[in-house]
Amino acid sequence: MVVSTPLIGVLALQGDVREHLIALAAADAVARPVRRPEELAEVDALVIPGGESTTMSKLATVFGVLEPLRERVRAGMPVYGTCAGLIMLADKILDPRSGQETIGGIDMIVRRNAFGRQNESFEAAVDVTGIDGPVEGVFIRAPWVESVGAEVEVLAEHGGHIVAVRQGRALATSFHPELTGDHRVHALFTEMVRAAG
Ligand SMILES: NC(=O)CC[C@H](N)C(=O)O
Repeated sequence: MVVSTPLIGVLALQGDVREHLIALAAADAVARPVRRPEELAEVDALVIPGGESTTMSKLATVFGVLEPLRERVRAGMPVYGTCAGLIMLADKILDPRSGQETIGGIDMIVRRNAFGRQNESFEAAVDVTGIDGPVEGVFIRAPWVESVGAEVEVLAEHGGHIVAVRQGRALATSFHPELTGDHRVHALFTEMVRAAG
């Protein structure tokens, strides 16, 4: 059997793109930034970084990549969103800014900035289904998942709130594994991408 190395894009409109590129390379994927529809068409999977979901939503519209993103996710492209990226993958935001759009793909309702503002950022050990031993979760103005639909698997909770989920080929975390040097969540995603073939 030939095991090919998946090509994983990182949505590079805004946010901590570089850290994800490094984490993916460490998790044995080939990774590159994606901004335009032509670039999206070339990748097997996509990571949506942390940053600011309202800005990301605006830029996705400006770059003409929002609809193509929705189509690829609907068609089953593996996708992983961290923090603002989790918000972008939510079918519904509880407290959106006016005009804020998401890509959708995960049947969940999210609450932005749920864990508090920037100065209330924190780190916590989080047990994630499918990963041996706790992951150091970095939470920066992090959202939590308020509720999920029947198709969504909850992978982690913190303080009684859902912070990691998976629905089919879509994975999302409230926290930022790309900032810790621990690449196990990226390895989990890379495995999902390989399994999707
Ligand atoms: N670190 C982050 O990605 C913060 C997310 C930000 N609070 C938002 O609403 O998009």
